[in-house]
Amino acid sequence: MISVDDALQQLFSMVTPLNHETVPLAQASGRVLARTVTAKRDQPPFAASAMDGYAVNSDTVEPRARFDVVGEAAAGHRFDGSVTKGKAVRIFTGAPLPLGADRVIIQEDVERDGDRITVKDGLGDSVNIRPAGSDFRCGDEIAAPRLLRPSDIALLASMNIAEVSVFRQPDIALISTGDELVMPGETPGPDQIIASNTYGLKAMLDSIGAKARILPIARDTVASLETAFDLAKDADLIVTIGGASVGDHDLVGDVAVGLGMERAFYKIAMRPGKPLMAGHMNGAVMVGLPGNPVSAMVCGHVFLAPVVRAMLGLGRARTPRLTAPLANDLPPNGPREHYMRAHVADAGITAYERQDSALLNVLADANALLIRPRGDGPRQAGEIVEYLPI
Ligand SMILES: Nc1nc2c(c(=O)[nH]1)N[C@H]1C(S)=C(S)[C@@H](COP(=O)(O)OP(=O)(O)OC[C@H]3O[C@@H](n4cnc5c(N)ncnc54)[C@H](O)[C@@H]3O)O[C@H]1N2
Ligand code: MOO
Repeated sequence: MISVDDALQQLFSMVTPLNHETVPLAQASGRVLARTVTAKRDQPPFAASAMDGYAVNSDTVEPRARFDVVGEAAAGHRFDGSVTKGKAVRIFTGAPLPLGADRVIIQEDVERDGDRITVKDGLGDSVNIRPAGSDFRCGDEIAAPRLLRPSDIALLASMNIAEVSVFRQPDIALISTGDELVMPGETPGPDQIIASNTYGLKAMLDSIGAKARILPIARDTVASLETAFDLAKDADLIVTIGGASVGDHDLVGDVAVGLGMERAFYKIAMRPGKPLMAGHMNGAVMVGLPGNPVSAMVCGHVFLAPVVRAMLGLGRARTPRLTAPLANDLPPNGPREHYMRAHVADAGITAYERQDSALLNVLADANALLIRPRGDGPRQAGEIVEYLPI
């Protein structure tokens, strides 16, 4: 059995970043920028008022100083003249600063009487001006690759970028396999359960930028599995769930190999997730996940998510790990790297009592996968351990 790290490196070696495509800015959130973008203008393009008040020349500003109000500057409408000694221009937030002015006195700091203002005592020293280019300058760059967040979209819009080049989203086909499965909403027979893994994985993979599609459930027959693989043939990544172990009805590996899959590995030293398989399959990458619901989701976090990020041009890195002190003692670990369902809080990290890989309720309660290295000895409360936030 190969290690989790070896399996992940092998998966990384099977994928390359996908092609680029151009999308309108309004559809770019959550996508990965593929080409560096350059600002097309300064922001603000002119020195602008940061407050509602009066634009003046600071040489003449002192408590009780008086000014004649000679005009107005509003956002989108500059004052065409200039501000001279003893004169002020009524100004609003975002308006271009008039020539000759270098300070805005906020309206709370003046008394106004007709077209005259008098500066109150206790004036602060803020000039209330946003210099031209103080946010960004023409030519400033947003470097690719970058996962675009809502704040990036706002910045790009401000730079007058209407469309961006992004990495194509990986098309991922998710295939549940098993005679016992029906889709959520269907009526299960007495020996049947509801397919959950494809739904959990689609939610996970879509949330990190993939486009996952749930294919019809494949039954435990060669013909049904072949049909499912045929439906998946245009995908970048084909993910099967279940039928990966050693039982008489575990046909996924054999059928995939029969259809041209070149197996890179099968079985890894991981708990849960032991019967994981992967290989190239007719231009796509095929990953066969174990059927136990928690095993499939844990393999999603540990393998599928980093592979998707690599396809999106974000580099080949395992999911970042955090550390926390153990809240309780732990017994020694076995020969497989163990991803224990756990909960992190201020007091430290606590592994759940029940670690059966069928228990989705425990997984849903967990906010961490506590990582026990292969052959790790017993650990005491207070020792620092690694975990994956989930
Ligand atoms: N003799 C051995 N038996 C098993 C071994 C072993 O080494 N020797 N390994 C165990 C481990 S570890 C795992 S993990 C499972 C994996 O088995 P399969 O990948 O073949 O999965 P299935 O048998 O098809 O299903 C297992 C379990 O999960 C349920 N399942 C499957 N697909 C779904 C789905 N899409 N949604 C919800 N639940 C699903 C299925 O009904 C079974 O209960 O093998 C152990 N056995
Ligand atoms: O490896 Mo299995 O995935 O332990 O449940």
